[in-house]
Amino acid sequence: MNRQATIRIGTRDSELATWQAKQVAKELQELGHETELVFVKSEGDLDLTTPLTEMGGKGVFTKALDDAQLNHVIDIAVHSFKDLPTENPLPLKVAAVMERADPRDSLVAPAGTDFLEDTSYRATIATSSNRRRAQWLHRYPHHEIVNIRGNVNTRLEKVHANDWDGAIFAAAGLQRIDLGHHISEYLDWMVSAAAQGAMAVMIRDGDSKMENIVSQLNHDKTALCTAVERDFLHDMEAGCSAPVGAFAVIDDEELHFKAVALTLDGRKQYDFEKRVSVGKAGDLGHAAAQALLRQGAGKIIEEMRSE
Ligand SMILES: NCc1[nH]cc(CCC(=O)O)c1CC(=O)O
Repeated sequence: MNRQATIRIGTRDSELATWQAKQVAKELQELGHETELVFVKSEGDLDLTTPLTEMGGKGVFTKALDDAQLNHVIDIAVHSFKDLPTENPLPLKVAAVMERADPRDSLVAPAGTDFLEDTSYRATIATSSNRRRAQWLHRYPHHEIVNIRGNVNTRLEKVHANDWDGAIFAAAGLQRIDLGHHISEYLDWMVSAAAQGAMAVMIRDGDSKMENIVSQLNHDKTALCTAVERDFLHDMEAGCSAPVGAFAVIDDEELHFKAVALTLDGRKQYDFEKRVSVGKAGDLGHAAAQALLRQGAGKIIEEMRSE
């Protein structure tokens, strides 16, 4: 019998990205395939001084992997789904969304979280995400936000080396690489980024062989929830750097969707929340964006563009 060609899995080389790619490799191996990891460096990993919001935003973490895939250096690519732009002009597509891990944001506060109760204390919190900045300032207007760049490990080192009061991380990112014990508090009140905690596996358009294989890894509920979240993000014309959050979860046969859009300073917040039966959830992301845009949330996007 013909030996199947080894599936070359492209990934960024951070510890988190490597963990995620190994997880996909493991599931492919369980289906009987041989796999090989190919490490590709991204602009977003190499330049750690420019704030992400100034790096042209879209695709700073994905471009190098896209190129490797288009050039047939790799067969499939594993991405954190939240890092993928909602519009993709390239002949590449998501063939599987893996089951979501913990979707929450979390606070790492090396000296503890007592300061959160003290309304006269001007705490300093590190994050380079406008979504996290705006939601934090909405809740703690007397705090100051500072930028922090780097992969999860680098940011964790920085928060221990600086005298900031805390830094915000995706819980899944810390947990996946066994750093979950650094989490001081889960930020259940914060609406996470569209597709946070989910991984996407990309194939080349028309590669039906990879599509047949990879689509077996798709987790239907995660795929539906992240599709609703990304429809919302897309229709807000917001991009990954906008102060916009979106989170959907299915329990029983209902999909529960929450979305927020804020001004950068967190003063104004637009909210959307709705439960619908799973069968009727297809349009919910679009409907939520329409509702918030009708309330005037489009001003936020204008503000982003002029920054
Ligand atoms: N923005 C970078 C990024 N992309 C995905 C994750 C974590 C894993 C995930 O959310 O799926 C992170 C780190 C973070 O936000 O703290």
